[in-house]
Amino acid sequence: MDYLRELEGKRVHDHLLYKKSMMMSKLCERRVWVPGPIIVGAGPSGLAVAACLKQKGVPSLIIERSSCIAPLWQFKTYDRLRLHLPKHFCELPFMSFPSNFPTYPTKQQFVAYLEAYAKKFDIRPVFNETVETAEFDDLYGFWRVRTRGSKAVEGTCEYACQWLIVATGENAEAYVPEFEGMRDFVGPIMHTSCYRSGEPFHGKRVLVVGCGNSGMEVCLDLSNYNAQPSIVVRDSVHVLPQEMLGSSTFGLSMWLLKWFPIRIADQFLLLMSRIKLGNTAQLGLIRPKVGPLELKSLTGKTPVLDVGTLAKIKSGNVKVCRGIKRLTSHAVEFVDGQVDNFDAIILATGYRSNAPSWLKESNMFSKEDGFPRRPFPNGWKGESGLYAVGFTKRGLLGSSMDAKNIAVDIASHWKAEAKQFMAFTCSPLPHYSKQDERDHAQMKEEKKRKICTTK
Ligand SMILES: Cc1cc2nc3c(=O)[nH]c(=O)nc-3n(C[C@H](O)[C@H](O)[C@H](O)COP(=O)(O)OP(=O)(O)OC[C@H]3O[C@@H](n4cnc5c(N)ncnc54)[C@H](O)[C@@H]3O)c2cc1C
Ligand SMILES: NC(=O)C1=CN([C@@H]2O[C@H](COP(=O)(O)OP(=O)(O)OC[C@H]3O[C@@H](n4cnc5c(N)ncnc54)[C@H](OP(=O)(O)O)[C@@H]3O)[C@@H](O)[C@H]2O)C=CC1
Ligand SMILES: O=C(O)C(=O)Cc1c[nH]c2ccccc12
Repeated sequence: MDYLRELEGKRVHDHLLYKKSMMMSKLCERRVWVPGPIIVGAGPSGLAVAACLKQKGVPSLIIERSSCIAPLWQFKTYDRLRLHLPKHFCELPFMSFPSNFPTYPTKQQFVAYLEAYAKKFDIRPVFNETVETAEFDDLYGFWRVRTRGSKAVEGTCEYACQWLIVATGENAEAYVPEFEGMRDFVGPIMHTSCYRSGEPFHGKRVLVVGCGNSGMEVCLDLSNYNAQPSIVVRDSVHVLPQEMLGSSTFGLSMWLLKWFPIRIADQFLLLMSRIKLGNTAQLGLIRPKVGPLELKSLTGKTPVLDVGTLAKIKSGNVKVCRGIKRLTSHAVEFVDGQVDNFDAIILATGYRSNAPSWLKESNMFSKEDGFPRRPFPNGWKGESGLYAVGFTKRGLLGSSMDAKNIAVDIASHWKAEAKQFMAFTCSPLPHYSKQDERDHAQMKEEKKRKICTTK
């Protein structure tokens, strides 16, 4: 923790220095000095880390661009969504799901759980503020986090803090690929984050692009609403049954990985899948050469856990297509030369991290994919008090692991720092008065004197 040692000398002056730099910049309308970490994002990861910190006596502040906690779950997911892993693999630290919840809770139940979680740990995020930039001020040794109000809250704000926790998630922005002729297509084109149910698509020919868990489930939903869905499988995909041998495939995988090498575990899963689902390649769903768990661990690509789509493909209710070549006004041409007419297109093409767009740092986070460069389980910690929670490609379980690690790490510095830190903290910072200006002048004099004596 070299940076902490470096800070010791500066800390006493931080408050004044911070004000000074603010006077110079005049960039923001409000300024707030936050004791403890700032957490960007109030999804499950942000809530988990705030709770873990609280348990260790460390206060924190969550900044969330939306108007509520877990907006991904509340606003950007389809109605029929349920957790696809059993609930005990999805619980956040220190709070189990209610025993009356089913094994695979609905999204409404999951949101209710998260709301109860925030209430239990008295987590009250700042809503409707989007973090536009966050950068470490080398000179003064703290993070500057600039936000812009969205909707209800107007204006800008600059927060300053010693620790910054990135909790903006793997799914921060919908990924919308470009296809030739996309503008010519006359029907609606929407991302799955805007899809709620198949109801408006009754009787319509709908092309679903992408065969991850979202694409597969949206096809099932469309079919249940008597639409005619087709799914684009441009490459290969592992489809596994959600349960096998009376247990969840995920639980069984975890157990297998404890006792066997990953390739043996994969062989077992593939054998059981073959028995339960048959040869998926015959349906156009060719399996990757690498097994599902090894692929997940190498690339983060989640296998599809089948909740009924495969039966719809077998019965011909869902059609499988190859990659898209181009779009025309009413049709799609595929790479194998097939051309079909469609009324609507749903892009189940996944998401991207948005960290590179606002985090002015490139050591910890890759500019290319917006994920921490260090592989799991070591991606949670960077330099200068920077942390990441929820970028493990291991779902909510991964978020909980990160959250616990971060809280232990920050708490180990917090006690030593807190007294000194709090003494010079005021939140929010007042606007600059005559006294501030006198402080500023005095500080400048002191600095000059110091420079003279060291010379
Ligand atoms: C449809 C779907 C189903 C899933 N189901 C499961 C499952 O069953 N089990 C499982 O383990 N995992 C599942 N996952 C994966 C993962 O666990 C979830 O995506 C989970 O929501 C991740 O939590 P998070 O807090 O890391 O990210 P998010 O829930 O995305 O939260 C990030 C928050 O950051 C905010 N934010 C982003 N940028 C900014 C900014 N610049 N300023 C301020 N705020 C910002 C966002 O508004 C958001 O609220 C699922 C994912 C999806 C998409
Ligand atoms: N019930 C649940 O709990 C659910 C969980 N989830 C989770 O949410 C996360 C996101 O899932 P999802 O939204 O499915 O996204 P994914 O990133 O998992 O899948 C995206 C899919 O889109 C395909 N794709 C991307 N670009 C193109 C293109 N240009 N042309 C054709 N296909 C393309 C990808 O193909 P390729 O593989 O070739 O790149 C892939 O099949 C995952 O972790 C998933 O497990 C999602 C839904 C339900
Ligand atoms: O990434 C996801 O979507 C998850 O839900 C968590 C997850 C981690 N490893 C897996 C292996 C199989 C299925 C889901 C997961």
